[in-house]
Amino acid sequence: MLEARDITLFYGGSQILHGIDLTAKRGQITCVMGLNGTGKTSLLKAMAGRHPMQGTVTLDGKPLPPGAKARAQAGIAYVPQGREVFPQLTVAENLATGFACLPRDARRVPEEVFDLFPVLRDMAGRRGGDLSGGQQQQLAIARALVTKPRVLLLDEPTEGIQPNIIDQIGHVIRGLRDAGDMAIVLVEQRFDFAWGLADRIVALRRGAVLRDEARGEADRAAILADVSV
Ligand SMILES: Nc1ncnc2c1ncn2[C@@H]1O[C@H](COP(=O)(O)OP(=O)(O)OP(=O)(O)O)[C@@H](O)[C@H]1O
Repeated sequence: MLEARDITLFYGGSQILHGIDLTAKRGQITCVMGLNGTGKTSLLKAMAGRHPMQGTVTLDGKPLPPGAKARAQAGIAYVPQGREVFPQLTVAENLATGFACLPRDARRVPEEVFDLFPVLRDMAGRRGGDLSGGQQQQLAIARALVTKPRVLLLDEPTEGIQPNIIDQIGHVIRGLRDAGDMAIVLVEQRFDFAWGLADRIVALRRGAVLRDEARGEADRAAILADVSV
């Protein structure tokens, strides 16, 4: 279980996150929702060790060290908004960039990752920049999975992706949840996609938690109103 407590984050003099608490359980998808600019990406970056923060993040009760590499080594994987695929590197080389936090003898792509995204096996020698947006998103998720993480942080995986690939990505995320090995935190603007996947919903407003509810007990219309313009 990932537990973030009292997360506070500044960009220069601007306070963006105001004491956020978030719990993400293994075998569940915790969806973080909210209006543009409310701090969803900042929260993921704080938990991934990508930006200095105040507060604590623990995994199964153990405090996580600061810094992206240390968090990755501790089992936190992060799929950034916009995918950040290297366009000049091949698919195989892009996947290999995910190995940086692993010891040398563990640096291989698990077959299960290719089984989840067979298109990447077929396109291993193609450049990242030649892939469609949907294929790049699959590559970005696959790159995060090469470390066999215990927590997967996903930032808007459906952004700019065509509907049939969105369904595939939803299927993969659901499958990872059902496998039960990892806690998944999903930031998502596409309400129906998020609602369909979520076990728990955390709605943010102006960098603070407005709601934190199990999906089964949540009021869909009220949450939709809270997270829509
Ligand atoms: N590097 C940065 N420097 C200064 N301000 C930033 C930086 N990154 C984000 N911000 C500001 O912090 C606030 C929160 O941004 P953040 O990207 O975390 O929100 P978000 O909820 O993920 O938004 P979106 O849905 O548009 O991705 C916004 O006002 C944004 O303009």
